[in-house]
Amino acid sequence: MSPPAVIAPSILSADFAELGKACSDTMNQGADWLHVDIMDGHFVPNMTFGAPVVTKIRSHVDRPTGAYGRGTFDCHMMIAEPKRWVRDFQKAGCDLYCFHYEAAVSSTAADTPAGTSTAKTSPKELISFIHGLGMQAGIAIKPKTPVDVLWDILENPVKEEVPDMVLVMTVEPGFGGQSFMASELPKVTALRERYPDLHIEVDGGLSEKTIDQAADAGANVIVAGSAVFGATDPGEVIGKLRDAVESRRGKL
Ligand SMILES: O=C(CO)[C@H](O)[C@H](O)COP(=O)(O)O
Ligand SMILES: [Fe+2]
Repeated sequence: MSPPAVIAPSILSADFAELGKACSDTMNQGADWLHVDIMDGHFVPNMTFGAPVVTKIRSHVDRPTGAYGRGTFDCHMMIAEPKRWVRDFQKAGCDLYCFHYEAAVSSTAADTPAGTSTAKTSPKELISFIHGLGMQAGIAIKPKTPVDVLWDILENPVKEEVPDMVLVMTVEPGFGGQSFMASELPKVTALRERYPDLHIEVDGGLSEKTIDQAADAGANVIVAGSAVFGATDPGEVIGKLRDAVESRRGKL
């Protein structure tokens, strides 16, 4: 059976002037995790915020009691130098550090803010580094990246180098409120067929209209920004998204 449904509202669509309250409100409305979009203006053509803001909003949500628990801060790192910021985000209270495959393989970032190394960042090394700091590790792929790049990373017998979650982007990363790309779902199906226990997250354009397709493909971690924060009853939307995923568990 696939892992339980996890609904992770993306605070990208929240009112940034009231971010702490938005985080606690969405948890009270039934969210499981908070999806925290970090954008640097390089990897994607948009900017959000960094570790100091995460430190501040972290205090508005109780820490999870275990891996993947309620209140997990799922940090989606849309940044060009994913290795550089691991320590800062761990200190800020990130629980799941999800970096982009594309950024890791093209990055020359060092593991310190001084950034003196020119060595390429291998995804396996980065996953191990994240685990070493006590966080869960996620790896994300953009729409143009084939899922095949992940097989070698997921097949690895070295447990600390294997990600806990794969994020399949269902929009081009950078902005909330875009249209869902159903063309990305075969990646989810292929991942679920090979890895029944893996956390598979989808992000971008998820709503009551698109959730059935994503759940049928096997996604269990559902990010929703505009659909939750734009709703008159966010709790009802969160419940419907969860029901759609839970009703398929065991059938996949
Ligand atoms: O990573 C993201 C954008 O790059 C966001 O998490 C995502 O777009 C959520 O917003 P929405 O549900 O409105 O599409
Ligand atoms: Fe995201």
